[in-house]
Amino acid sequence: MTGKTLYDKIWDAHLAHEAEDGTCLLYIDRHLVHEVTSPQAFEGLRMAGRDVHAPDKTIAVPDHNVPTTEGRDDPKNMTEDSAIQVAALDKNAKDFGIHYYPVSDVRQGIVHIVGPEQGWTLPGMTVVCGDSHTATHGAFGALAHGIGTSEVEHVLATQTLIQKKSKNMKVEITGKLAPGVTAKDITLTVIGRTGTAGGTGYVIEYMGEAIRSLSMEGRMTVCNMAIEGGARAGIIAPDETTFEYCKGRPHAPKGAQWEAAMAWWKTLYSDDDAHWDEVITIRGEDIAPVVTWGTSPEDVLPITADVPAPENFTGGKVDAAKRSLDYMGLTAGTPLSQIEIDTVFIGSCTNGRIEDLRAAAEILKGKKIKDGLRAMIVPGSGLVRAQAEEEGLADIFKEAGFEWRLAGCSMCLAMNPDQLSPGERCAATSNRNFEGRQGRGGRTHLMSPAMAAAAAITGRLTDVRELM
Ligand SMILES: CC(C)[C@H](C(=O)O)[C@@H](O)C(=O)O
Ligand code: SF4
Repeated sequence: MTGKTLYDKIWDAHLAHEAEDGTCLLYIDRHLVHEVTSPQAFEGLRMAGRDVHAPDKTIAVPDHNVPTTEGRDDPKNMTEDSAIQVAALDKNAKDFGIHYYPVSDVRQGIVHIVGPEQGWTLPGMTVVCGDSHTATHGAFGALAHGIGTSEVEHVLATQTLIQKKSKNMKVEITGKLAPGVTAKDITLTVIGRTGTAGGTGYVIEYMGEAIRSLSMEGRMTVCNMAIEGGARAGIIAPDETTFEYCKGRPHAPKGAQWEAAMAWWKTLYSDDDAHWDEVITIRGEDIAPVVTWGTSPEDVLPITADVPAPENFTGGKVDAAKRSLDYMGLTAGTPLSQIEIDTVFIGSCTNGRIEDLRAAAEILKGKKIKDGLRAMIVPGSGLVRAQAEEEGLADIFKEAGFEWRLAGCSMCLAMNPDQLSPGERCAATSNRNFEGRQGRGGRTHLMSPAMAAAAAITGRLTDVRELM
């Protein structure tokens, strides 16, 4: 018998039923909920006269629609649609008795940052959320799936999810990262290699020395973007770094329960003789600080490269590249490091954690952002914000000329007041550069927090290594 992958192990431990056609019912340990994909699901429960099956395993927080400026609990500061969604979550959380972090709570923030921070996300769990970036939680060695609204209703009602087993892909990042290269560069480089469809049908396990050396924050950044590579989930085996992060979190097990949990968590790794359907290996030393130039996360190149020419691609990608360059207002052959920007956004569930803010502060310390630039730092949670203030990072940002905001999804997507205007160009630490993602006509270049900080200083896409 061959061994099992980490994905196989968690899958087997949660399998409640398997039908003849391979359709399975998985038990769900944690259900995270935000205001965008839950209103209809709760409405469905109401209409059917059902309760939430496991309210103690269901955690809700508003994040996508909330403004990130003071006075945001006043519905007048939101669009009507946003105010309706946030009010619905307030009411649903109360009516159904689930855990809730309203905007007035210091623990409020982006759902994928709040879950781990509060110890809701733990190794070996199945975690779902009506949000594609649920993949983030895989960093803990949890099986974390983004689901749709009808599935949200199904999980609320039954605490199970209907799934088919995915295939296993191993992405190994060997060796060490060079200075200036971060988790964001790893995850973008992987997508550059596999393409946005390369992970389709797979759960990706990230491994190798370079992954092992990452903090939990970095591992979350890597797994967060598994979905942008098309994968059903991303996962990293838990180790001492994971256990250390989890220990003492408000909802992590304590005492004898901690010991019992550790006994299971220590079995959570892929066996040496496990079967992999696909293996990708990248040398950590070969990864450079990267930026995206187009309108797909796979449109990624080292900052030292030039804007590519459509003719350099093949098949459908030729037209896609033409369209991307047109939308992005770029000309083939321009050095990426000469592209001027109008805005810098540091935040999101990809890069809105304390380590991300520390990395940005390291570059910004004692410096000023380029005149006329709009720049904002949006911590991923109220607790990240408080920690950054305590560490003096907020002062560095404010002195440099950044706006220091309240927690939320903010300029990662145009569902709240933080948006780009048509034609505005942004250095962003988020995960999607689709057309209109940050506002109609807005142009997004994805990169790491250190790279975004460097761009803020020079006013153009910049190789962070020049400022180190
Ligand atoms: C609004 C939500 C459903 C969406 C997602 O699923 O990812 C959002 O978080 C995003 O990043 O585009
Ligand atoms: S920060 Fe961006 S990617 Fe993350 S959940 Fe919010 S909108 Fe989605």
